[in-house]
Amino acid sequence: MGPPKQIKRAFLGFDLSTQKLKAVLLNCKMEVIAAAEVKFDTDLPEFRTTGGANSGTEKNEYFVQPVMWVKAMDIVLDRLVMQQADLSTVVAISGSGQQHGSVYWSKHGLKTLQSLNSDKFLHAQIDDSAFVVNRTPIWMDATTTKQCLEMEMAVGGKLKMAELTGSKCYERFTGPQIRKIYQKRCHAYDEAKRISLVSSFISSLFLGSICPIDFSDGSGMNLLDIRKKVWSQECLNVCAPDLDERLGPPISPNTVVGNVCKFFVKRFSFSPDCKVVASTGDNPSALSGMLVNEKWLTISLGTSDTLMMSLKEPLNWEEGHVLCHPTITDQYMTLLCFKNASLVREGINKSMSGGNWDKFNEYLDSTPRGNFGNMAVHFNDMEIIPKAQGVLRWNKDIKPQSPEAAKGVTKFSSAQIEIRALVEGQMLHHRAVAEDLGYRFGHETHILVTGGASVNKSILQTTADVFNSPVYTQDEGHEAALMGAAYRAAYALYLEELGKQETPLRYRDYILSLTTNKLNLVCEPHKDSQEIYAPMLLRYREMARILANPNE
Ligand SMILES: Nc1ncnc2c1ncn2[C@@H]1O[C@H](COP(=O)(O)OP(=O)(O)O)[C@@H](O)[C@H]1O
Ligand SMILES: O=C(CO)[C@@H](O)[C@H](O)COP(=O)(O)O
Repeated sequence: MGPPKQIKRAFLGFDLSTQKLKAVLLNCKMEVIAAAEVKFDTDLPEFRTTGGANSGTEKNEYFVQPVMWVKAMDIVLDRLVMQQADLSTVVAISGSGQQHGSVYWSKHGLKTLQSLNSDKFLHAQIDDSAFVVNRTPIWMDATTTKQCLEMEMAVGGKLKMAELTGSKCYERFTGPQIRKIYQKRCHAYDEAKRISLVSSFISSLFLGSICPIDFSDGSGMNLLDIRKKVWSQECLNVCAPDLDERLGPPISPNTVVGNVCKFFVKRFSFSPDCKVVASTGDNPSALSGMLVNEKWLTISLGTSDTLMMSLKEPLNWEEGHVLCHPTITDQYMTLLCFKNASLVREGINKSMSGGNWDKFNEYLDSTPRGNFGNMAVHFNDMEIIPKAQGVLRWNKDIKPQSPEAAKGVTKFSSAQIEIRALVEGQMLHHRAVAEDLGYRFGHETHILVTGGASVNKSILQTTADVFNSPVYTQDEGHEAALMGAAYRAAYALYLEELGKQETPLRYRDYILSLTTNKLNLVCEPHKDSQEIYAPMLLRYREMARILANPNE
């Protein structure tokens, strides 16, 4: 077999998500010509991550060592080269990064980034000394409640914060995380010359200098005025001193930020003309990769489960997030993120079906919808919405207001029932939260699913039933966040090459002019879905309320 066929111009996308770094190379028809990934837990065991993260000594503390991401970049590029991918044909690169995580560059790190030696690995140069914080907080961290309250209070309350930045303060958002570092490790903050998000960190590596933060991922910081698309001075002031210098001005996600630096030209044969495009957050990137219009509800079943929709005007939500749209830059998107997702499914799969997804599915499929009245809520980690922790199981006999309700039952009678209770409980949770914020679901709703668990048809069938809506997947075989990164690279280059005279095609029209978005209808809801799940939604709400109010 000869080397993979390449049509001259290729586009390279990366997704630096929670558990892996993935890369995809597309030809000019947006067809995949090479792909590679590096799984942190197994490919980089020296960093001792579980599910891509390290847990700290503080309750709800999660971090990673940023050098792990640098090392993963060395390996993923080598893996592409080992597939004989011709990187000299790449004309544009962009990335997708897990949202909210932050990287704190030292003076030495900035200097190193600008003078990379192509004879050495990246991680041999951008090592621990490049960062002033070597246990860098990621999105799973929830240790900043104090900083959230301080920031909200200083701007005039939760609602004011939400109106300005698209979200009330959430523990994992970068602003409260930066404030915690400023308060607890003031030397590190003083020495941090620049602060990147995970997304802008990827583009910075390729640029060989700091790439600005794009305003779509920047909307996940509680620092950006989402209407004006500039940092809110009010939020910066209440977060940490001289923060604007460390962040640099935000840019459109469609920006070509420069050419790839010499290191990549010499070491991997990239063309010196190859463009680096701003990277964005993995959820905005997934929306970019889904190529559907605003009528679709999109769901990512990655480490976190997320629900996303495009939005013409920003909403004033008390919970959930409104972000600047990644591709239609005068519009917005909604985002709901659920933390107890794949890792909880994985845990139950391990304990109930020996870690075998086929067996997990066999068990799930062998139980009826509604699970004989057995339900479970699994918030192993502090959930984001509602803010609640614990596990609660109810059988059909438990009455919501009864003394048994808070305790529930300790376990169910079979692995089959446990598994259905978990998956139904997760989907009921997602639907209830979305409905409480005003979403409406039914046959007219179409759901497009991506992310690691989207290969699981039994989970998708439960999703279709609980949401009472048909569920589709894309034909790609690669996740939307990753594809979205390469698509955005292609679109930003198209805008740049078109120049200012002509009216450009919109992102979706442009990408669909190169490729088709083949969607597969995977599951339709059963006819009795509404009848079964409407009463379960009411019971679920009470279970979640109990977990959110443990002292009542
Ligand atoms: N067949 C499957 N059924 C259910 N879940 C799966 C299956 N295969 C993979 N997953 C889940 O996908 C998750 C990883 O999803 P992915 O989107 O790659 O994560 P991330 O982008 O957050 O790193 C894993 O935690 C795993 O539990
Ligand atoms: O915190 C959020 C979104 O607000 C998470 O969705 C992260 O962006 C991580 O994404 P995955 O690795 O689960 O895709």
